[in-house]
Amino acid sequence: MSTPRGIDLPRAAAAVRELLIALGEDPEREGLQDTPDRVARAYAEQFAGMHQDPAEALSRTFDVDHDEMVLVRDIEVYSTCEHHLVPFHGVAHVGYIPSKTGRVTGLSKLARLVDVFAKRPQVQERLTTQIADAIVDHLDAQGVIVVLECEHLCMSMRGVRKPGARTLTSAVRGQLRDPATRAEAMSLVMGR
Ligand SMILES: Nc1nc2c(ncn2[C@@H]2O[C@H](COP(=O)(O)OP(=O)(O)OP(=O)(O)O)[C@@H](O)[C@H]2O)c(=O)[nH]1
Ligand SMILES: [Zn+2]
Repeated sequence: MSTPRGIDLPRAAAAVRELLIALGEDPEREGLQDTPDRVARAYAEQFAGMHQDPAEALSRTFDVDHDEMVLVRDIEVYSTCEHHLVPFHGVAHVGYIPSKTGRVTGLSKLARLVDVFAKRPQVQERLTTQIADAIVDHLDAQGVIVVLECEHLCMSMRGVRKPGARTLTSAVRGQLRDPATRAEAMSLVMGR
């Protein structure tokens, strides 16, 4: 098995074993023997974005001479709430107005960028902001709009127990901050 970048798998596995003991479980029973190693590998995947560079996700650009909005809607997002370490999931809508030179990135790279930031311990507000700022910084975009709609399992399966409640967050940058343009972009993003 390859060692994921920046993650100490044996230490993570030892911590999971300790957690099982603290919860009153027997980590030696048959069903749990491989669990610490398995959870460590699963966490390495879940938090892989901590060791990835957003600039890399956006490094490939194309000169297509297009300087109007490009929008990818309904990008599936799985992230982890940093307060409870349980998932929040939903969709991201990412739109941008390319730089004046009309250089665009590959569409899949916007989804890769979402993953770089989603696969970290997060709050939804920061995740939304980081995606928008990276597009401004690395694509020199003239405008950006990012909207996330997520359900937080820490609100559904425990605590306040409100399954189905969805949290909307947005981040708008550059030309899209103008109120009329912003309203138009928001209606496109929300599919109305
Ligand atoms: N703003 C924000 N809050 C979040 C996010 N994810 C989880 N939370 C909230 O973080 C808060 C943590 O509150 P605490 O009172 O410290 O924790 P708690 O006692 O487990 O709270 P409850 O979830 O209400 O039981 C909760 O209100 C969560 O709903 C997020 O992405 N953004
Ligand atoms: Zn939470």
